[in-house]
Amino acid sequence: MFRLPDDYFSRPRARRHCLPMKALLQADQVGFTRSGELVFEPADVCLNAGQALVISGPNGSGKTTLLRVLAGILEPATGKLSRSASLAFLGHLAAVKGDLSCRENLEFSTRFSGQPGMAVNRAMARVGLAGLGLRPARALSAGQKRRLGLAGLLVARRDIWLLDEPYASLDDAGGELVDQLLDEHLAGGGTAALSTHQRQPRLQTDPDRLVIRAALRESVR
Ligand SMILES: Nc1ncnc2c1ncn2[C@@H]1O[C@H](COP(=O)(O)OP(=O)(O)OP(=O)(O)O)[C@@H](O)[C@H]1O
Repeated sequence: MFRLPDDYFSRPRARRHCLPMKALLQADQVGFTRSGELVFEPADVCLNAGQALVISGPNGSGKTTLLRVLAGILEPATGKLSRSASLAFLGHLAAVKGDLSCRENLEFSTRFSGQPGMAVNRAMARVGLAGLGLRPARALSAGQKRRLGLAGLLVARRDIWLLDEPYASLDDAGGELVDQLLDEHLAGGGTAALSTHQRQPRLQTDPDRLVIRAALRESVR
């Protein structure tokens, strides 16, 4: 019979649901150093299917850095990271290639995905960019670039979404779109961690929360 781990109820809430057979991404006491100093206090993160984590904290506290560590872009200086599923990282500045058209950007994302997702035209319509397939990405507005980044999440299926400030530059409808996409992703067995300053996600399931505190000394920052 299934039994909760003995320390389950003494864990911080963000790790409560961290049941080893379900975790898609788990980080135990991960930290990152710059100039020999920890950027943020070592953090525990556990992402299970159907679960989201909201990372908050003041400017410069290390939210982006933590997300980049979780994505495997930066090497953690402390702790342990394990991942058992495919991952997409959507950075602060949407990683669109300006010289390619919107359609070409999405075709590029599809090509490098082991698991193709939504058709390009459908994804563009879903994020409110219908009819802009031939437009060079560099000509998009800031909000439209973010929407193109979101379309990238749809055309290439990944289980773990790491989203740095996904609401940035988006209007109210764009914010609702992010929430809807997150809800659908979680309902489909995916998981997500996101940082946000502005809008708090309004999801069908309450996300877990992690507050990041800077560990760098003022003089170093
Ligand atoms: N490439 C870099 N070289 C040196 N220091 C950096 C670099 N990138 C980030 N930092 C520093 O690391 C700290 C954490 O930065 P990070 O971008 O992770 O914070 P954040 O919480 O995401 O900030 P914000 O809320 O402003 O987006 C900051 O003090 C920042 O200046």
